[in-house]
Amino acid sequence: MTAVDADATEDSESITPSDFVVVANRLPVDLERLPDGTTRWKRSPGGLVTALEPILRSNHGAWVGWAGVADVDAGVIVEDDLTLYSVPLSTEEIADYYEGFSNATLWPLYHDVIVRPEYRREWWNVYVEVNRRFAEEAAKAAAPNATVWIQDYQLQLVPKMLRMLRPDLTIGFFLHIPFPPVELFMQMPWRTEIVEGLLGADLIGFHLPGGAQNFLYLAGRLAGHQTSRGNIGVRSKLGVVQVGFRSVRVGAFPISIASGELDEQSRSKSIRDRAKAIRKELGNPDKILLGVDRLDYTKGIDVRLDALNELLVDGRVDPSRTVMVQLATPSRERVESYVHMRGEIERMVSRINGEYAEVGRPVVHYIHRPVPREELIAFFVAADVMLVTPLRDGMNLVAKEYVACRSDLGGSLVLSEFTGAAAELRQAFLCNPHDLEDVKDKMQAAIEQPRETGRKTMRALRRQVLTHDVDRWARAFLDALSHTGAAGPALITEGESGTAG
Ligand SMILES: O=P(O)(O)OC[C@H]1O[C@H](O[C@H]2O[C@H](CO)[C@@H](O)[C@H](O)[C@H]2O)[C@H](O)[C@@H](O)[C@@H]1O
Ligand SMILES: Nc1ccn([C@@H]2O[C@H](COP(=O)(O)OP(=O)(O)O)[C@@H](O)[C@H]2O)c(=O)n1
Repeated sequence: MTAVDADATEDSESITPSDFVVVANRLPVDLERLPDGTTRWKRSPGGLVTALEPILRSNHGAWVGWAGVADVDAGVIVEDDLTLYSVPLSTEEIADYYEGFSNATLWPLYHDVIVRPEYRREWWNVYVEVNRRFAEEAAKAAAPNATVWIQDYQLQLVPKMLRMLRPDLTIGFFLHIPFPPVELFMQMPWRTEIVEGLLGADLIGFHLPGGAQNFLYLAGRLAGHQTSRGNIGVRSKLGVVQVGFRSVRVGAFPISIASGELDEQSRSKSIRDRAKAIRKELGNPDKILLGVDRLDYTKGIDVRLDALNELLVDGRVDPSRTVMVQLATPSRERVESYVHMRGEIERMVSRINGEYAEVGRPVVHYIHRPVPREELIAFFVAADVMLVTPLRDGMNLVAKEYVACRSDLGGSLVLSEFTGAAAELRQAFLCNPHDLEDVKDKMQAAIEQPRETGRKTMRALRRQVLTHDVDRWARAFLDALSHTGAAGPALITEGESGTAG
């Protein structure tokens, strides 16, 4: 393990522990190794970081996570409003815990087995070991009686491990990806250990009531605990699992974005100008279709490319007046299924361009690199049709971001029914990504939507997104958490002034 710039990091023993700690696989920033051997920090990919970073900063909390590179100990980094505790991972641990058990076992299993999950004992053993390390680091970061909020599928054993180390803590857990149907979860060789790991928390949150309900059933069936009956609601009607003398609550808390902030940013002159420039750079087509995703097989990038290809073949879309832009952030590039999918997508892009592009005028523009935030917002403002077509997605923040950026009431959203976002954004062009004809019909309808109907629809979508922001999500979860077991401190969420405690 190499240590990072000693001046920037501190020894964990000398740091005051925090009343509010988030534990997630990734820190909100990734350490990047440059070709000359030096390192610099950059924003981490994914919606989890987008959602949580502002809340934690406004609470002056601590964040425990991995710095995103192998064999580097970044130590503890104290910033003005946030303390970062890095959990170093070796190359072998990244292969077995992150690429292996997290992203080649749990990720496909929890996303409806789109790709076949691999069950390997050596991956599981390292997952247990790394979860223990995260629990130990969280135990160091947390002040007496602190609230600790553990995030996501990579860390499902941490709640139980942390409770054993620190019974004084109030522990919450939130799963950012779907919790699978019971029959699929039952494939997991270590299913009981996972359910018991999660039950170390006081409150377990899911995006949707269905996932919460699946978990509640399994807590009874696999761990033999008494569970409540009745349907779980959205931010209401929590389920309860009786674990000895402890009551563990289970609920649905759909995540969101900092919609007010994004709305404001998207109205700025610089973004508007950039959006116009993007349209011009694309040749001022009649319609710009946009996809924005991590390059992940769950996102259905192939689905929308297939649909576009057939619409062009059928003559239902005019290639001289339509352009598609696909922004794809590189993701999990050493996992076999991701390597394979990237090849497939790049083949599809070339095929469409080979058939329908003119010199200097591609039909599909494909960018396989992270795009700066401001540029991304300008793309949202510029796009006429946003294509969100996952085969399965826990929430999909991109759909909400697009809506938040359309204060002009322009644009339309094609949204897969298999995203968490579809439960809230009912007025979008909802489609079944497994039904290509349906995707084509919805894409064409979105392209041809009359202006007035589009404005009405966008107004309704915006009402939902602007009134249900990430603050409301965090507040709902943390309020429910503070009413479980040992009450934690009052926590503030983004937008509220004052300090935590
Ligand atoms: O850390 P990576 O392996 O690079 O992956 C990035 C993140 O992807 C996943 O995001 C999920 O969380 C979003 C916010 O709740 C949600 O909208 C989306 O549907 C999920 O896929 C993953 O869950 C995170 O842990 C990763 O950091
Ligand atoms: N090229 C891209 C793609 C996504 N993103 C951001 O990454 C986040 C993706 O969140 P998400 O909930 O839709 O999906 P996951 O990647 O978390 O599965 C959003 O905040 C996007 O704006 C980005 O910054 N650049």
